[in-house]
Amino acid sequence: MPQLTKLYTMAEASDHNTKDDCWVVIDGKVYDVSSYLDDHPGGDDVVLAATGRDATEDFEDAGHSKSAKELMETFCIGELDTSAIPELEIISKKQRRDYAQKLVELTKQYWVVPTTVVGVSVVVGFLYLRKK
Ligand code: HEM
Repeated sequence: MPQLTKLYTMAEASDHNTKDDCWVVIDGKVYDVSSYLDDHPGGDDVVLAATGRDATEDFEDAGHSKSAKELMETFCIGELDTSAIPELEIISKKQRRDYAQKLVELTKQYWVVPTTVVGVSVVVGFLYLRKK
């Protein structure tokens, strides 16, 4: 039977950032290390500081042994849902377009107002001079 992998977004993983409830994201996988924090040879503070973001670089920089990596797999609870990331990019690109559109509209507005004022002044001035 195929094994279904549970997917978590980075936002979901970020919610688990305390001593009693601690998840880390390493190399696209999500690990619940809550039960291991007290036993971690590097201390609990370094692991807690690595929550809420991709901790792959920190984990690699610590130079973990093969046995540490094997132990790590026993804490794996799922994988990072990367489909949420491009979606965020699409939204931000759309938002950027919206801001550009608003800027164009504002520029148009600010052109229309002074141009109208100047136009009306010219017409009034012209009529006034003709009357004289
Ligand atoms: C599932 C997650 C983790 C497991 C199972 C784990 C396990 C271990 C183990 C067994 C060691 C002893 C040395 C070794 O055998 O390599 C160690 C050391 C260390 N770990 Fe982790 N670790 C994890 C996550 C992290 C994270 C996210 C950091 C973040 C920076 C980190 C930082 C360190 C450091 C700095 C040491 C070195 C301690 C020293 O040499 O004094 N570990 N870890």
